[in-house]
Amino acid sequence: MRQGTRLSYVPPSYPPCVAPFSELKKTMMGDLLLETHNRGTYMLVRSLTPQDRTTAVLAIVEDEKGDVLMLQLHHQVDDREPLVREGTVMILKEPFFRMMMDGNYGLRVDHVSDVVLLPANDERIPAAWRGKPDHSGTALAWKAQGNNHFNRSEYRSAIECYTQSLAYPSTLEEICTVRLSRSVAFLKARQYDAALLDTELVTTTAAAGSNLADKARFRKAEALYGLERYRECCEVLKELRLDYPHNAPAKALLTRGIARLAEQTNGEYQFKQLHDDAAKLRPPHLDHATYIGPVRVQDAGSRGRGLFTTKAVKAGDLLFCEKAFAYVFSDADAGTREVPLLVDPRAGGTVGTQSDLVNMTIQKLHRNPSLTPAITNLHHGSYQPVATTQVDGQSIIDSFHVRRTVGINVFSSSLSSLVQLANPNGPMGNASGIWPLASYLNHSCAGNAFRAFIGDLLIARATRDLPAGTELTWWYYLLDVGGESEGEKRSDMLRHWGFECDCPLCADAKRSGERVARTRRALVTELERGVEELRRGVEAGVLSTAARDAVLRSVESGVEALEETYARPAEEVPRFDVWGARMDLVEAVWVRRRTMAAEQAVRLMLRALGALGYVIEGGERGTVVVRKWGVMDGGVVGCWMLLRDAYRETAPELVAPAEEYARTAYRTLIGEDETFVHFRVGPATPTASWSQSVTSRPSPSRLSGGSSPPRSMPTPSTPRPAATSRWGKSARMRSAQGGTQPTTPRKK
Ligand SMILES: C[S@@+](CC[C@H](N)C(=O)[O-])C[C@H]1O[C@@H](n2cnc3c(N)ncnc32)[C@H](O)[C@@H]1O
Repeated sequence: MRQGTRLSYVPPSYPPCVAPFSELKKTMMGDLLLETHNRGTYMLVRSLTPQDRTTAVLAIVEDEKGDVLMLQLHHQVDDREPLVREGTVMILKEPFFRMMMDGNYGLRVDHVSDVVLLPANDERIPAAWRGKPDHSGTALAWKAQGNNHFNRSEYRSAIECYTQSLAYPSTLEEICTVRLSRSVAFLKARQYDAALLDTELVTTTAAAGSNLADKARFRKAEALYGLERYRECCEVLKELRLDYPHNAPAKALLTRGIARLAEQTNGEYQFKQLHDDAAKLRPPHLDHATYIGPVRVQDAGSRGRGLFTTKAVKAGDLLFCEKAFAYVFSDADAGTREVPLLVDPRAGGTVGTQSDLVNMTIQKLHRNPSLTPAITNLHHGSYQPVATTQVDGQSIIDSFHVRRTVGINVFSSSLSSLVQLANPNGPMGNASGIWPLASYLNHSCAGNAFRAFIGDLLIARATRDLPAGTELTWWYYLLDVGGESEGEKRSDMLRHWGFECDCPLCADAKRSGERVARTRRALVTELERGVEELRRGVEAGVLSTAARDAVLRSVESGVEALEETYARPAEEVPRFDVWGARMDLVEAVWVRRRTMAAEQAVRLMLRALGALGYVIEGGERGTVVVRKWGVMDGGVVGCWMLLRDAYRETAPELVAPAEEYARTAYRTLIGEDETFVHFRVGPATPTASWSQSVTSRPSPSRLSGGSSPPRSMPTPSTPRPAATSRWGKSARMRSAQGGTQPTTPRKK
């Protein structure tokens, strides 16, 4: 295992406690049954140590009889304030007593609602554990303590003290003051639901027009912003601004709110600004809204639910832009950082960002119960979550449900699709995130939609013209189309999501069988050798024209032979290997050294696009019109740019349309075209670098954490270019472009 890995095991799933506290019976460590969730009981424990942090929060705790055990609290995030301090008293509901990895016995809590941290004056704390009786308990004293904690950024403790303060008799003005302070602490702790509630109570109870009511209106706007309810946020602020036209914070927040609203309603984004922010911010959690364009979730028959167009769209059109519900980023060059490795002996495991993502998702739901349906409505295979959503006023989050949901719906990504384009071999970081709307797209190896990323923003565009009512699909995982692992491996990976892909590519692979696959593999190997020979000869300038033409002819006939292995037209079954071989040829003899006539290069490229299913009218002179877009591949942008360059020599009237097609493909692959003007292609920019970078094909074995998992554990792949510098290879090597990643070999 690599140095700095934090290892932990996932136990078999078990439901959270849903019994009200009043129905639980107190138990002691000595009465616990081993490897058992001691149902119907609770235990009071006190921490003897400050917390330690591994994949869980660890502390040594005692019970009222003085027995001692190690406690592991899972699914917590690293807040500035420790969760457990020496002396913290907790209730553990239905305690799970088990043997830990180190062979010692311990207590394990997987559901955040199964542990209740008790405030110091909670009457359930036994007298022996209480400090000296505090006779100074007044609303004001608790408020002052709350303020002290707040000033030290200890928001959980501040909230607790303000809550205590509210339990004492006080004036209406004092109550409003404390509620307002508590709302700010809630905002800091990202508990927007609770912040909203407090601010609403103040705005309705404080004297209208009072300073408190006005401050509460501003905090309310902040809470609404945090909940991404931008319209309401702007309404509150507009009213506030009528009374306080010169209030700078209200003005600044309104400006941001209006920008978010424009994004949310019209899909108007400042993409360049987002790129700039992504370059600076770590993690790249950007300030932007979700835009839902002409799409809706509806029944997709045997595929469950799917996402469908609500009106006709054109290739490159924006379908939706989504802000991640939860997003974890780790810098690729932060090699010394401890990597969490979570091992689930039954289902495979996850490394790195994905296990942090599960924790982050759980914590966000725990802190904002109103957001729960966004996650719990997502596909979670055959997992049966508990039906109870609240007990004793506290929301119930089933961690295993969230883990399963994240496992099925997570996407991996890099800092941005543009960063990959610009620097395909540089460090780009690993990220994984949950984008709930994007999770409704089903898989197809020849999809009609494409996703790009800028930090935590996912941008989905159509890859071809689509009528209203079309189901949108993209690939989750695509392995070596036409290559060694075709068919078998691909369906193996997809089986993790619990289905067999029946897209045209998979259907064709099944239909044509292993013999044809073998023939294709042999032809591709032969072609690679031929193109390599040509490339070397051309580079070294040692090939005579006759020798070059001879190799060219033999490569060409190899490509023809490859074409002949396909029974269905390319429009129906795209031929990535043919596309790759033809573009390899263009690169070898035309891009680097112009040793081929531009007319011939044009013809080769048009045929290469044809192999991806493009139907192009004209293309040599006069007109070039894409009648039908083929499947999207990273090299398509470059191909159109090379066509543009070739047209400068052969058909100047086609330069502009070719560039426009390049722009459309760029927009689809990178998510925006504001940066298209900086895109360069040609001998100075090796074709392979951008062709691969745009497609961002990772090697399936690369993991976000950098460790090698057992073979049976598909985990988030880092979208990196394939190790090859060849078009053909790169075309075939396209796999999970930040694909939806499973954590278990059997998803359903
Ligand atoms: C990320 S979810 C997609 C949305 C899902 N269909 C739903 O109802 O929420 C992935 C799951 O959708 C189903 N699915 C996706 N693509 C499919 C396909 N091509 N054929 C059959 N089922 C598919 C599988 O059950 C898979 O585990």
